[in-house]
Amino acid sequence: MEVLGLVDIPTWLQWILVLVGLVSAYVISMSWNHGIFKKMGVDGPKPHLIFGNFKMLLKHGVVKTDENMYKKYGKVFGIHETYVPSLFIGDPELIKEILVKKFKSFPNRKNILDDFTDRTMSESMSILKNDRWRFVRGAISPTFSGKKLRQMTHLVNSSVDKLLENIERKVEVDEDIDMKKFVGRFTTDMVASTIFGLDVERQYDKEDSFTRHAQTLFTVDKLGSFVSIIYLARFLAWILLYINRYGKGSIQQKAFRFFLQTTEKAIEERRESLGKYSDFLGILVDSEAKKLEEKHDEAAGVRTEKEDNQTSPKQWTRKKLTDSEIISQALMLMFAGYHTITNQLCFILYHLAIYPDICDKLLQEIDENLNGEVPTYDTVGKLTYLEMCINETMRLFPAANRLTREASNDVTIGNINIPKGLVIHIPAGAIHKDPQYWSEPETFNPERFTPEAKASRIPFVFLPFGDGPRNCIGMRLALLELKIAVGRILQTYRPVKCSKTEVPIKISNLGNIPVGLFLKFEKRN
Ligand code: HEM
Repeated sequence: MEVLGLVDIPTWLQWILVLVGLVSAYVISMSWNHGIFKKMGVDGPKPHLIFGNFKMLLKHGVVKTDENMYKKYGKVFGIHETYVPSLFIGDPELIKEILVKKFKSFPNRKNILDDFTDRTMSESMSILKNDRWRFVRGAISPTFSGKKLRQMTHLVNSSVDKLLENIERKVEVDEDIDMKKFVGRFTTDMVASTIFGLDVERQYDKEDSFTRHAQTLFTVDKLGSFVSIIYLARFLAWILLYINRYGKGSIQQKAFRFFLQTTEKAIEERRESLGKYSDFLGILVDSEAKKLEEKHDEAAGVRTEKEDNQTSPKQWTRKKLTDSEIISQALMLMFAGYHTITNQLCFILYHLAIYPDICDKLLQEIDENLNGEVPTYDTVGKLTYLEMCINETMRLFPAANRLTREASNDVTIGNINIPKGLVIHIPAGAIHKDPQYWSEPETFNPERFTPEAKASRIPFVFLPFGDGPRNCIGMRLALLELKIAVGRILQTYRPVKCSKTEVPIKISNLGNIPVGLFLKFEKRN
C-alpha cells in the first residue's frame, strides 16, 4: 500500500499498524473515564489503565470489596469497574436524597447486565426506565396488595406441604442435605404456583418441563465469567450473546421459548375463566378486565374515583399492559422470587441450626401463636420474633449487596456534583456491618430488631429491600413466603448442623449466595 504516493507500506507492517490502532482504541476506551472522580473531588483506589479496579472484585468478590472500600475510604468513594465509573454513597442522609427526596433525578437503575438480557425479559419492570417503568409498576403494584396476598396464601402453603414431605423423607434416612439444591426445588415450585398457577405435584418430577427449563435459567454457574467478559471486552460479550441468541436451539433459548409459551397459554386460560385463578397472572388478568369495564363506564359518562385521581402522563394512560409486557413481568418475578427466597431461606435455616438458643425461642413463639395449625396470612403476622430473625439474616446477608441508580440529569447531593449518566451504588451490605450503626456487627443477634431498637436507629441504614418508589415490589410476598416456610418447618422439625456444615458459611464471589451449605433436620418431640 502506498501512502500519498511517497511511502510503500508492506503488508506485514499494515497488519501491525491495524493491530496497534485496535489496541490503542481498546486502551483509550477502557480508561476514558478514569479521571472523573478526581474532578469530582471523590476519593478512591487508583485505577489500572485497562482493568480499572476490577481485579479486586475478581479476587475478593463483591461483598468483601465493598466492605473493604467502605472501611478504607468512608461513606463516599469512587471505583472503576474497568471502564464503568461507579460512585458509592453510604451516607444515610445522602441515601435518602437519592432514593426518596431527589428520586426524580434517580428514577432508574443502570445494570451492565441489562443490555444482555433475553428479549423476552427486556420489558421487565426492573429494567424499564422513566414513564414506562412508572406505568408498568403502577399496573403491577395492586397484585401485591394485602388482599391479593391473602388470596395467594393457600398457594404458598401447598408448596410448603410438599417441602415438608421431602424433609420427612430426609429425616427418615438421617441424610445431610445440600440446602441450596433442596430449597431451590421448593422455590421453583412456589414460583410455578404463585406466578403461573401450575400444579405443585408436577414440580418435584425432575422430568417435568417447568422444573427442567427453570433449572436451566436459574443456574448461574457461568454468570461470573460472562460478567467479567462484559467488563473486559464488551464487544466479545455481544458476539457471544448473538451466537447464543441466533445459534440453533441453545438450551437457554429453548427454556425462554418454553416460558414464553407457558405464560401465553396461562394468560389465555385466565381470560377465558375470569375470577377463577388467584396466582399473579390470574390477579393481573382479572384487574385488567375490571379496568376495561371501568373504561366502558367512563365512556358512558360514569367517572370512577380512581380515574379522577389518575396522575400518569398522557402517553401512559392506556388501560392495560400488552401481552409481551405481562410475559416480561412474569419471567422477571420468577427470577426475582427464586434467587432471593432460596438464598434467604438457606441463610435463615443455617443461623437457626448454629444458634440453638435462638431457635428455641423461635420454636416457643411459633408453638404459642400457631397452635399446631397451618398458618394464615393473619397468624404469620403475629410471629414478631420470626420477623426479627429474618431481618437479622438479611442484615448480614442481604440479597442485594448494592442498590443501584443512575443520575438522569446533572444533580447535586450534599456537596457532590453528580454528572448525568453516572452509576451510583449504595453499598447496603457494607452499611449493614458498619459498627457506627450496629454494635458487634458480625454477630447474629435478632434483638437488634425489637420495636425499641428499630425506633432508636437512624433511617436508611437497613436496606434489604431497598427504599423509595423503586424499592422491592415483592417485599410483602417475600416476607409472607419466608414466614410460612420457616414457621411450618419449625412446627415439626428443627434444623441442625451436620458433619458437612461449615462455620462460618461460605458465600459466592458474585454476592450473598451460600456455597456448599449442608444441614440436616431433626424431628421435634
Ligand atoms: C427476601 C426476598 C427478597 C429480597 C431481599 C429482595 C430485595 C430486593 C431489592 C434490594 C431490590 C432493589 C430495590 C431498590 O433498588 O431500591 C428489589 C427489587 C425488586 N424485587 Fe425484590 N427481593 C426479594 C423478593 C422478591 C420477590 C418474591 C419478588 C416478586 C415475586 C421481587 C420482585 C422485585 C422486583 C420486581 C424488583 C424491581 C422493582 C422495580 O424496579 O420497580 N422481589 N428486591
